[in-house]
Formats: sequence, C-alpha cells, structure tokens
Amino acid sequence: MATVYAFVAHSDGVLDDSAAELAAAAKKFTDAPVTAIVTGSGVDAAAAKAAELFPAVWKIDAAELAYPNAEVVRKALLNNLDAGAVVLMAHNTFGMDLAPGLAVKIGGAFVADVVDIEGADGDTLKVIRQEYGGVVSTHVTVDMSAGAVVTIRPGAVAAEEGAAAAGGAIEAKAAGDVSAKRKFIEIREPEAGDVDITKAEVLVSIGRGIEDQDNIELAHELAKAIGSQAEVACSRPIVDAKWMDASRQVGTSGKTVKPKVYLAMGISGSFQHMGGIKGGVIIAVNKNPNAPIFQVANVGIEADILEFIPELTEALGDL
Ligand SMILES: Cc1cc2nc3c(=O)[nH]c(=O)nc-3n(C[C@H](O)[C@H](O)[C@H](O)COP(=O)(O)OP(=O)(O)OC[C@H]3O[C@@H](n4cnc5c(N)ncnc54)[C@H](O)[C@@H]3O)c2cc1C
Repeated sequence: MATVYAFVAHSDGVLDDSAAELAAAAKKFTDAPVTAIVTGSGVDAAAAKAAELFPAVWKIDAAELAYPNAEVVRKALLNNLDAGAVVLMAHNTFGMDLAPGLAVKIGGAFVADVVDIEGADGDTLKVIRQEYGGVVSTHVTVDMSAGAVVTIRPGAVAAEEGAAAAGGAIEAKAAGDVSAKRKFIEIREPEAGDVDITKAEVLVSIGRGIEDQDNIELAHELAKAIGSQAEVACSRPIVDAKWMDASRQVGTSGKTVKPKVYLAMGISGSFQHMGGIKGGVIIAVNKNPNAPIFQVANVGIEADILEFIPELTEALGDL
C-alpha cells in the first residue's frame, strides 16, 4: 500500500479534535507509519502537537497558506505528495472543499463522509458510510491502487483507539508554486450573542420538533427550573426560521459545546448537529423511535416533547 497521510486541521496552534480521530482511523486499515500534514503560516506549535499523535509530520509553512484557501492548500499538497498517496482528512467544511479536487489531481479514488473503516484487503479499503440521514449504513469498497482521498466524519471514529503512536519526527517541506485563481479575502467573526452556550453545564437544546415559536418558552422554563448552569440551545432549522439567535446554534456551522448534560429535544441527530457536541451525557427525547439520534444518545426517551418538557419542568419545580 502507498504511503498514508492525514491532513490535520488546526487553529492558533491547537489541533482540531479530528486530528486524533484520523490517527485512529488510519490504524483501522494500516500498520504502516502514517504521516500527518500540517499546513499554514507559523505552524510550529501545531506541528509539535501533531508529532504527539503521528510517527511522522510534514510541516508546510508558507505565508500563502495563512488563510484557508483550498485551492492553494491543494497545490501545496500536490507539490509534495508521492504518486498513489492515500490522504485522510476530516469531513468538515474545509475538507469538503479540499478533498474532491485533490482526488481528481492525484488520479485516485474519492470517498466522502466515512463514519467507520472496516479494514483493508491489499489495495482495497472497506469503509462504512450513511445514507438517508443516518437511517441506512452502506458498506463501500475503495480501490486505493492509484491513490485515494477519504474524508472522515468528525466524531465518528473514537480518538482513543489511535492514541499510542507518538514522538513523530517533523520534516519541513516547501509549499512550491501555489498561485491560485481563488483569492481569500477575510474571516468575519460573528457578533457575540446574548448567551455563551459553550460555557453552559446543561443545555436544553431544541430542534424542529418544538413545532412552533411560541413553544420555545417551554425550553426556557425548563432551563430556569434546572438552574443557573443551564441554557437553551437549538438546531439549525430554529435559527433558519429566525426563532432563535445564531449564537445558540449547535453544530458544524454553529457552536461546538461540551456540557455535562445535553438534552436534545425534538432533534433528529444529523451529523451536522451532532458534530458540535463534544462530550457529556446526551439525553434525547423524540417521538420517532427510529430517529437517528437514538443511535448515539446515552439515554433515549420516546415521547412528545410538548408533553415531556412541561412535565419535567413541573417535577423539578416540586423539588
Ligand atoms: C452545510 C450544512 C451545515 C449544517 N450545519 C448545521 C448545524 O450547525 N447545526 C444543525 O443543527 N444543523 C445543521 N445543518 C442542518 C442539518 O443537516 C439538519 O437539517 C438539522 O440538524 C435538522 O435539525 P432538526 O433535528 O431540528 O430537525 P429535523 O431533522 O426535522 O428533526 C426533527 C425531529 O423532531 C422529532 N419531533 C417532531 N415533533 C416532535 C415532538 N412533538 N416531540 C418529540 N419529537 C418530535 C422528529 O421525529 C425528528 O426526529 C447543516 C446542514 C448543512 C447542509
């Protein structure tokens, strides 16, 4: 099998959680050393962190790589990767942008949004993907003989499984010619919202199952009954409907949260939503017994939230 690489996401010298997950994912199909690739401008700290997870690290450090422009990063990778390379990366917004074109340029296979890796038989990689919003799993084989780019869903592969490989040697690589047609202009930070849901110990998070804007008050009353450590969060349709501020949205295009308890009320469990929950006990309440969230929740309750929430609020009020 060709060399396996893991393209590592990072910000301000801190590795994204997906880095350790990629290390674990690689171990599921190869015993060979995996090389992490860290790109950017001034990435010494991130490369050092990557060396704690991977036996080898490529550091591609150039001013042109300071901003997340997939066209530029793709060129820097192609200027360094050997023929037939197998590249893993997170299925996040940047990975979705970078991966398909990289696979085309490598001339290898492309498989997106993998949730698990079953192993490899020679040059055939066996992966699992999901269809129909997570209701159906599909088992897919990938011919890696001419190389491959595989994006892996953040949070799908447990990081601990790959934690042992450490002490990697860091090798500096030149970005080479990365001239691009696409120009990155700026990052605009969202305005601060009225609450910071990332700091809450308990989140009462509501989804489309709340049905009506007027019912949101039920979630606020429950959070109040739980106490000062609780806040109300939501899924994206609630923000899209302008029922709540975007600062309360949990997910890949919203906030990443780490509460002790996450009460998912009428939320189906899309990977874009679950990708924003990094820890804690997930208690899901949903009236559909087949809702995908029941596959990942620690506790699942089949109930109508419009009845369940007031009952729980009342019970807490009686304490
Ligand atoms: C690029 C991209 C980025 C995205 N980013 C995000 C993101 O950051 N965060 C996010 O949340 N989504 C995000 N999404 C949207 C995501 O794909 C889902 O559409 C969304 O998470 C679904 O929200 P939901 O679970 O509230 O709604 P639905 O999927 O409609 O689920 C509603 C659930 O409520 C249940 N329900 C209905 N009524 C009741 C009731 N009375 N009692 C109990 N249960 C009930 C239903 O059974 C269902 O399971 C993104 C999508 C894309 C394409």
